[in-house]
Amino acid sequence: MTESVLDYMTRLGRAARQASRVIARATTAQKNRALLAAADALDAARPELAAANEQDLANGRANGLEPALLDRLALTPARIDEMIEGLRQVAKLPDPIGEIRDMRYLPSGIQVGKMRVPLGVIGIIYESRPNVTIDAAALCLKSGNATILRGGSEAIHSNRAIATCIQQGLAAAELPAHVVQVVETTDRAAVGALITMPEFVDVIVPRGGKSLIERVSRDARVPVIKHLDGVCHVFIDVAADLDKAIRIADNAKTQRYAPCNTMETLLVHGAIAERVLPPLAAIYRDKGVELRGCEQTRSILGADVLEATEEDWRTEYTAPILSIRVVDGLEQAIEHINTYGSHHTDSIVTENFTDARRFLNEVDSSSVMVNASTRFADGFEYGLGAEIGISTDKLHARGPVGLEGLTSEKYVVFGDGHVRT
Ligand SMILES: NC(=O)C1=CN([C@@H]2O[C@H](COP(=O)(O)OP(=O)(O)OC[C@H]3O[C@@H](n4cnc5c(N)ncnc54)[C@H](OP(=O)(O)O)[C@@H]3O)[C@@H](O)[C@H]2O)C=CC1
Ligand SMILES: N[C@@H](CCC(=O)OP(=O)(O)O)C(=O)O
Repeated sequence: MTESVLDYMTRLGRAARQASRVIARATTAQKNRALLAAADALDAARPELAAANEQDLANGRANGLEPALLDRLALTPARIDEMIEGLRQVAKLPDPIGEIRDMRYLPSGIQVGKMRVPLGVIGIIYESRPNVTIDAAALCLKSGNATILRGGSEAIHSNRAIATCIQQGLAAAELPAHVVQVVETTDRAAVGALITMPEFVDVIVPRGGKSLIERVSRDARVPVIKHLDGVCHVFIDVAADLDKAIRIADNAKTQRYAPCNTMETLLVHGAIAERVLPPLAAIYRDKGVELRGCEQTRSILGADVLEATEEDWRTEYTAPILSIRVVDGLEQAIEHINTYGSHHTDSIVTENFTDARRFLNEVDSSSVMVNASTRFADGFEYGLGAEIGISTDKLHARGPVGLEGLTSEKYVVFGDGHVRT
């Protein structure tokens, strides 16, 4: 790259701003045409996608990338199928843009309501998971936004190949190429530039771990919708149905280890711990999950359970490791979650309505659940069609963010020569 990273990002930002005006007024049919043509382009580019991905995987292996990260980086034929299907699904979703609601006449005679509009230009910074490039591009396009996508550096070749397909989709629908731009450099200075261009970027979505968030929180001059790490909990209450408790605690930890909605800490009511922990530990041990526990957990399960430290309670392992704490009741469980959790997703297992209601009211997380696995915290599972990710922020959008989370509303007013007196 001959120009500086700052000049490059400024060029992307300016182009995105211009393109955002075009995509904001594009018809639903035109946006759907772009999505469906991009799906066809992905289908036709399977060999190119596989070759680009192999380059990323080879670099990842050479750089000692962990197996779990290599797995997220891989574009298998099944994942390409999912990306294609994802584009077609988003094309089928209702277009939120332009919807006007709550029109009413006021005493002055004017008519006032709200109209749903795009946010404008959205910058997304995310992990080395190439399928996110398609999900993010599709949702931003359908919601009438221009987007600048900065995926993880390990996925750069795959992301470039995917970007080519998106460009073909945009061209087929006669939309500007700059509606979706993939950052072509892995230099982290590009992140610094993206988050400090309020004149070109309306909102930043950072999807990632602590290092990213610290940087964004420190430096951003653009509004941020944080999609942070998940230190998620399941609390097995004294009034839990044991069968449900075991199914939920097993699924929340072992269905997949890496996602942000996987349980990292299991809390168990002291009065039920001796009955529930041994059968659960047997399942975890069978699946190769390393257990770390408080003193009481270790006295029930044996000394091969490592001692959990203060650090464990705050840790998102994204790996087959689980910390377990026996608590003296609901109060202590809620206190633990609000102190050590990341306000992402937490679940209580109980048959007691009052305990369930207290948990829902008092746990300060983007999803709070009763008798369900934390793994359900997902836009598709919540019926949004798809998701950009899970917002751990409280303002604008909280929890899984789909099309509506990428829009805003403005007031519309109709008069007929009305003036204020
Ligand atoms: N809430 C949600 O919806 C989601 C949350 N996550 C969370 O993401 C984490 C896992 O992802 P992981 O792969 O570790 O993600 P990272 O946080 O390591 O990376 C994500 C992106 O941020 C960039 N980045 C990281 N640190 C910095 C920095 N200091 N300055 C500039 N850019 C930076 C990375 O760039 P580079 O390539 O240069 O490293 C990458 O593009 C977990 O904590 C998981 O819970 C994941 C998915 C969804
Ligand atoms: N909502 C998604 C998880 C999002 C997420 O954490 O993604 P990732 O960490 O990239 O696997 C799901 O439940 O599959």
